[in-house]
Amino acid sequence: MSETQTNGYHKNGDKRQKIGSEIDEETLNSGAEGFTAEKIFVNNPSCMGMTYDDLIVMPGHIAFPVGDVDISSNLTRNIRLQVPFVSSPMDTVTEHQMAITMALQGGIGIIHSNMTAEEQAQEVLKVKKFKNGFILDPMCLSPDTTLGEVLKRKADLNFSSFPVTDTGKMGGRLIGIISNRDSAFIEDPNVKVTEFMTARDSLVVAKDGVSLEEANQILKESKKGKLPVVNDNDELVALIARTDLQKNKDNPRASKDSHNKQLLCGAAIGTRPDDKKRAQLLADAGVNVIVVDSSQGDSIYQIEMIKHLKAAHPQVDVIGGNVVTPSQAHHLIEAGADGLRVGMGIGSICTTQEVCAVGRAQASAVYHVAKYARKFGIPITADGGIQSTGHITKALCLGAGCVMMGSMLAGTDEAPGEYFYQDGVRLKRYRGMGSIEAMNAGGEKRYVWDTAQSHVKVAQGVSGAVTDKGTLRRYIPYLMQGVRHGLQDAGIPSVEASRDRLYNGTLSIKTTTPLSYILQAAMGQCSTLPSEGRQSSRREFTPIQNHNLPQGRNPDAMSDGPEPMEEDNMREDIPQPPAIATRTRCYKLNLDSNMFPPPSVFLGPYKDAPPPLTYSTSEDSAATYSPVQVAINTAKIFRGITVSKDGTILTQNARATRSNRGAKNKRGEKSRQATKIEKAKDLVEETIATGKAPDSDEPANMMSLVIMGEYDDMKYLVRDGSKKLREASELPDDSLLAINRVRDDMAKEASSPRKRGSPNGSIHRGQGTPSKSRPGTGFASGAPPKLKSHPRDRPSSRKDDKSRRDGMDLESERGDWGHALPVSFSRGIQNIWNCGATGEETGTISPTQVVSPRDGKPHAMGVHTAPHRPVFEGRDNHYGQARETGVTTRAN
Ligand SMILES: NC(=O)C1=CN([C@@H]2O[C@H](COP(=O)(O)OP(=O)(O)OC[C@H]3O[C@@H](n4cnc5c(N)ncnc54)[C@H](O)[C@@H]3O)[C@@H](O)[C@H]2O)C=CC1
Ligand SMILES: O=c1[nH]c(=O)c2[nH+]cn([C@@H]3O[C@H](COP(=O)(O)O)[C@@H](O)[C@H]3O)c2[nH]1
Ligand SMILES: [K+]
Repeated sequence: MSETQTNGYHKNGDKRQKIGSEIDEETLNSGAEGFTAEKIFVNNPSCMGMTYDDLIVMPGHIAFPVGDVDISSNLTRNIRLQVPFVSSPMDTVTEHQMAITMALQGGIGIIHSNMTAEEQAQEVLKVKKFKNGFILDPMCLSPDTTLGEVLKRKADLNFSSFPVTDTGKMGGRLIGIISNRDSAFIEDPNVKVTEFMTARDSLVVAKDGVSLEEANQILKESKKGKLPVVNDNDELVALIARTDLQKNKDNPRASKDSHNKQLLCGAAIGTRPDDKKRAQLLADAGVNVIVVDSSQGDSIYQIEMIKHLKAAHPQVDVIGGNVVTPSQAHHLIEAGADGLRVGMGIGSICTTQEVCAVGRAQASAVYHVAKYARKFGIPITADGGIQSTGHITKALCLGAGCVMMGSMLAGTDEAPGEYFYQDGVRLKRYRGMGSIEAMNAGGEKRYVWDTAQSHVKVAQGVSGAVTDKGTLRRYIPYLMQGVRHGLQDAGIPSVEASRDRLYNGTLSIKTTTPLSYILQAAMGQCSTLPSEGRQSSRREFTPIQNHNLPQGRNPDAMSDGPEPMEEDNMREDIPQPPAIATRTRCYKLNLDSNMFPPPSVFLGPYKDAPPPLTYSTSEDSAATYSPVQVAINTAKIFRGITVSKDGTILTQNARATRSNRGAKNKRGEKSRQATKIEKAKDLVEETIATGKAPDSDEPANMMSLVIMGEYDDMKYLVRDGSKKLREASELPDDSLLAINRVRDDMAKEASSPRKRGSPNGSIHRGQGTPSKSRPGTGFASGAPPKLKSHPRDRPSSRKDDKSRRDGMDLESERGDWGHALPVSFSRGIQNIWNCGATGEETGTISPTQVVSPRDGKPHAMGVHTAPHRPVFEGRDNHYGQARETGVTTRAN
């Protein structure tokens, strides 16, 4: 001690240790640093199974930048992906478009098998044939299509141009192109396209074999929007869209075959004898990996199938599954599987654990199977139950090579199906492959095959909807970056390194939920309820009733909600799947990120600021425009901040206006809002006058404005604001969408969740709401309850309340807002900001359109193409799942 004393470590009688080069053993072993996986999963006296939410990874030492985190990992023995993400073989998740984009982003898609073998092989072929920037299956017209039919297709598909070929199909001889300009002045709907198309002799075309750069150059010089590619016989082989070019920069991460440079693609098959033929067609189409798809993979049928596949198609890797135990894994590895899929009954749409009482908590399943399979060099894919980037990180840290996702991806543009609206929320359908709906659509045979009581359908999944996430091209980079941050925080530079640390006991994990607290208590390690990372307590539940879901724009694409089981198909003793099951996702936007691309103008928001909105009045998707983005959210100005174009927060407007506030305050608020509206008006005027985006030389030939209002108090502002803007801009009415929610209705709705399911809820059309709108623009309300004064808004607490200062801390938004804000608020916004989502490589659709009440013409909404960093942070809400009780998921 005398040494410490002399060195000054001993002060006021307080004995202090000198810092050594290592943390002392005693502290290390106390649990203060968390626990090893071994301790949690193996020395597990309470025999408890762990879900992702039960665990949290302890931070490590960061010795590298986040960009250096290497997330590449193996899917199978032979396939390595730069990005360890796999899309589920489900009919609401993966068809060619999803598979193409997944592969371009460095992951892989597994084409579902709820279609004929031929169709599935075609889907694989589309992925294999994919050429960046080339639309290989454009919608074509035949010469005798009428104008009326063209307009209908345009409205349905939101394409602006169609090639005309002699056969009306791809591969036919090119005879012209229809664009918006061609049809603009024709009145008679019975006129044939040949009368008004731009005919072949005046078309600029490219020859088959043209490179993307060359095509780009031709488009630039010709100032055309579309470039048809023809072969020597003048037959159409591809179409190149100018608007797609920018999006189609080569992706260095893309998952490609090393031999032929084609994108990697997977496909699922079942275990029936027929599936051998299916596998043959898939192999012929060039599939790289076949997933043998069963909920319980350890069966003689699957073992036989794997053996067959390995013998018949040695060039194709085989993923067996699903399994959740080492002994199941053993059988499939022995049969020759190159990879395993792990997860049973934990998918968001699963009811397997309820219906069949068999399954396993996913973190436990991943840990145990990965650890066993590793001995044989077999990677595993953690399938199902991924709800956030955090779950991905956890899965990887627990030994998974890749993660497979369904619900996370089902709401993206690339997933099959059309968007539709419910309560103002833009949704896509998502359903379990074992749901009644999916079975009716083709999966039925899987369940009834070879069973004595083949008339009994036992659903093992449910259907519902997921909210719009926009395009994968932005979503995947966001997920990737989230995972990189997670690994960095844990001090792990790569997936491989995480593996080492998992097995050498240097990865620290801690349990987090009350149930796992029992486990810790049993281990004698924990004396108080843990509070770190309590994900479960952060969930909000968003009931969206399953029936009553409005139709998507393409009613044929999917059936109209789950069909009730026929009486004689029902067995009373089998629990029916819950009628309600859906999950929604809220985004917390990160205003700190430099998310606003230069031409955007942001006025107002705020906590959940929408990313730049872009509404184009340009009907020609080929027209060059630089969108100007203006969003005014009068409703939130009262708690708002003003964000400059580069994303810096300029002012914060902290004073609240509520009807219960003094009239003086209210007036002040109104004038502040009026100022913002004035500013917006100036911008509109400036843009219109100069034809340029504010502070930019970019041409800007469009503009529309979105005004959202949530409260009675703001009604006038919304109304007056929209009026002013309209006057200033002479915009047509339909370019102003006003959503005016009335507080009392919101309160009612929020207090009776069921009401949300009613399709016509309470829609309050603001001034300038299109009087006639297509499905998809009818925003309905679904909004926060009446506000009581939140501490944040009380002047006294203003100074020290951090959330008040930065105005955007979701986590601190509990209290009166707790339920309402993240869900309803961001819902409204999400609606709007995702409206502009448009087509993909294949030049497809923007499902949202407004028809002008004046001329009945569709008014397409464009999307800006300026790259910007992902700005959303996913948060899941999970509703209606019995396993939320935490009982059924905890079989270990
Ligand atoms: N991961 C999960 O937890 C779950 C996934 N699902 C998904 O639902 C879909 C259907 O899954 P399953 O019901 O497992 O389909 P499956 O086709 O593997 O099994 C259905 C029934 O048919 C039987 N069967 C299969 N091949 C057979 C053969 N050759 N001879 C005799 N009987 C045979 C099975 O034993 C089972 O009873 C899959 O897409 C699966 O991924 C369904 C439930 C849970
Ligand atoms: O119990 C189930 N009943 C079903 O009908 C069903 N359909 C799919 N799956 C599995 O769930 C996975 C996707 O799960 P997530 O939506 O959580 O990503 C998928 O990858 C599948 O493993 C089902 N499980
Ligand atoms: K979908």
